[in-house]
Amino acid sequence: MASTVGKTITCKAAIAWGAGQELSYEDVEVAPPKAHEVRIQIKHTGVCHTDAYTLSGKDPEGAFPVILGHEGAGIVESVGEGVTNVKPGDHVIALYTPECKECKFCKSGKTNLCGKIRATQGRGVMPDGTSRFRARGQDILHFMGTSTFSQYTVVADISVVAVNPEAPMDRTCLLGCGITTGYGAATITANVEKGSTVAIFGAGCVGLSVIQGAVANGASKIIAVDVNPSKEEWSRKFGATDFVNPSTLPEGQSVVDKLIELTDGGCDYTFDCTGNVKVMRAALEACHKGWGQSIIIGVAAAGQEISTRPFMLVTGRVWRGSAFGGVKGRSQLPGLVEDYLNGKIKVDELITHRKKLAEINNAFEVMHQGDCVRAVVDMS
Ligand SMILES: NC(=O)C1=CN([C@@H]2O[C@H](COP(=O)(O)OP(=O)(O)OC[C@H]3O[C@@H](n4cnc5c(N)ncnc54)[C@H](OP(=O)(O)O)[C@@H]3O)[C@@H](O)[C@H]2O)C=CC1
Ligand SMILES: N[C@@H](CCC(=O)N[C@@H](CSC=O)C(=O)NCC(=O)O)C(=O)O
Ligand SMILES: [Zn+2]
Ligand SMILES: [Zn+2]
Repeated sequence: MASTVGKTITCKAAIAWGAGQELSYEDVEVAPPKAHEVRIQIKHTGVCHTDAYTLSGKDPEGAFPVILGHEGAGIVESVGEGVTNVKPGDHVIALYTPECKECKFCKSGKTNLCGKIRATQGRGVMPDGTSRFRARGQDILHFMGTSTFSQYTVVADISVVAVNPEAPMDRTCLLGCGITTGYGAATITANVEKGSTVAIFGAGCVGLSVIQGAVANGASKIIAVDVNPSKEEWSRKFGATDFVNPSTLPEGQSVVDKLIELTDGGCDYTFDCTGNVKVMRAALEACHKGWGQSIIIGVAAAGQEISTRPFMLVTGRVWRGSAFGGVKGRSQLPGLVEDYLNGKIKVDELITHRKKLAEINNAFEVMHQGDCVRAVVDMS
């Protein structure tokens, strides 16, 4: 086959031309990578609720036309000048949380957020301020620095990590967001201590992965909270010891009351995996006085705000947040792939649906049905 290196590649992508519209399966031209950029042939991608959130128009950073997708695995096709961390042929996972290892954030030792390209990433362009995608004669924006809903994508070199080529990409793509986010939130952001009591609000891909992390860290009581009764079986399969459905509690008993009752005064750790600001408040208020920590993972729509009585914080509860589970992608994601291969992290079990790229709108539809945990899209 003729080499594509240095040439524009025309391939298929799912383009979001406007908020609230279906994605359009069509040709896109993908320019070669410039200096410190990497062109990846995406093999598989997950569809995350954050893609749906941006497509809905509720994301203040959302801009169109754009190629969404941020949960992807693929093979490096070519690299631009100065790229040393990956090479053509490497099996990689795209990182929407990059890691430059040089900026104030990366060097702080306090966060996995990286400041190097956040501004351009948020505007949907590459670090030089331009796009590598064109369709219908116009530039198409990038998304979260990854745009995995294209058969080929271009990312910054700090937004990609090589992983064990033995790992199946139709599964490890999910380590690009949902699973890593939940597992890392429990094991890194909160670093749940052995014997802790933990409540997880929202037992989707993220919440179930928080449960996995709580199990790995030796939590003694793991309470899943979800309005969908079918999530009880899911939660218990991943290691939850208890399940609470807020909509079936006796009249007069709130979910906060129930969790306080189950944990002798409140949870050591709670996690919001719903994106609902009312749930975030309940998660905070279900924490134990004096030390309980509540970690916000869910993404809330533009204009939404959280609130509680300041007294809740004065009396020692802590409100925190977690992006990509606090995981530093280039340093730590290859290890999580190994943990998956060694059976320490469940990935396959979270895949409920498989779709072709041309069927991606159906993947978005099923995502809103209660029986979908994750849909994986085959990009071939
Ligand atoms: N911070 C980060 O880095 C990341 C954040 N996210 C965000 O995390 C959130 C969770 O993602 P994901 O797991 O994929 O989402 P899912 O929709 O699969 O899971 C959420 C679960 O919460 C349930 N739920 C909805 N409302 C309530 C409620 N009031 N009380 C309890 N449970 C409720 C849903 O039930 P039902 O199905 O019936 O609606 C569903 O089972 C999203 O907001 C997503 O955008 C995702 C990845 C990374
Ligand atoms: N653009 C949104 C915020 C969206 C958001 O919070 N993204 C998460 C990842 S969600 C993945 O599925 C994140 O990592 N945030 C950190 C960041 O720097 O974006 C908005 O403006 O509200
Ligand atoms: Zn995501
Ligand atoms: Zn950095």
